[in-house]
Amino acid sequence: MGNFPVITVDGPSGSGKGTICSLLARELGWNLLDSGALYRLVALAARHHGVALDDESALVVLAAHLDVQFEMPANQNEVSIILEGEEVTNSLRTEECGSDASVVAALGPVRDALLERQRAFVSAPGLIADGRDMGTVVFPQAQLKVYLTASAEERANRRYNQLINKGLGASLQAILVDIQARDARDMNREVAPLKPATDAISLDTTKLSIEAVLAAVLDQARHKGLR
Ligand SMILES: Nc1ncnc2c1ncn2[C@@H]1O[C@H](COP(=O)(O)OP(=O)(O)OP(=O)(O)O)[C@@H](O)[C@H]1O
Ligand SMILES: Nc1ccn([C@H]2C[C@H](O)[C@@H](COP(=O)(O)O)O2)c(=O)n1
Repeated sequence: MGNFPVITVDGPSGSGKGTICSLLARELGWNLLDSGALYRLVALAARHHGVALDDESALVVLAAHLDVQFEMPANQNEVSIILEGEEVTNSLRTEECGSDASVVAALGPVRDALLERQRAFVSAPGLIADGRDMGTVVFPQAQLKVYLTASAEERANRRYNQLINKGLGASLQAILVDIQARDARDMNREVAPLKPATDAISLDTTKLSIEAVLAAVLDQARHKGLR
């Protein structure tokens, strides 16, 4: 893992990991790993190549040879993701892609194929790692481990508002059902299930604002001498 510090942020879909990790990375000036994007990329590459989501050996080949670039276009503050030469930033964020990612992520050999790629993100001055198994499997030596939760209803509401604000149609009930199915798959799989590391700090964000969650995590970082 090198000698650079790592802060891991794990939790279920919609708990606020991506939001908090981006803010933390900006506040601390550290690098960011969105590990969910890697699983989403494998799922998208499978669709592009007509590979079934249960074809383990073909999925492992896709995961091991992902041809992806993360680019930061001038005058923009969001990373563009290019898969096999095609801009896929928006397709990656769909609910369908998230659900497919959760299916391929249950396969141990696919997870193994992505392990070193994730660890290679550690670089100066430090890394904020967003995912499901960052604190338990990928970075067990991380200096600070955070586990974010929120009720499924609150997470569904957040996702619903996010889609409506983007001008996209959405059904709150369908989102809640999808979130519950994703939780069950991510928490109950045999390999690297979603759970807090034994040394993680858990934060229930159901009734906390984004600012309050960020302040609580920064407080922990300060406590550990990371800022
Ligand atoms: N504490 C909070 N209070 C209210 N809204 C929040 C809070 N945290 C995040 N949100 C909003 O909830 C939505 C989902 O957040 P985010 O994408 O960060 O979740 P996530 O855990 O990364 O989900 P996923 O794992 O599916 O990518 C966003 O619209 C975000 O602005
Ligand atoms: N470290 C990770 C990150 C993600 N996954 C799987 C499980 C999620 O449902 C799916 C999409 O993740 P998201 O982009 O919504 O954070 O990918 C995982 O198993 N391990």
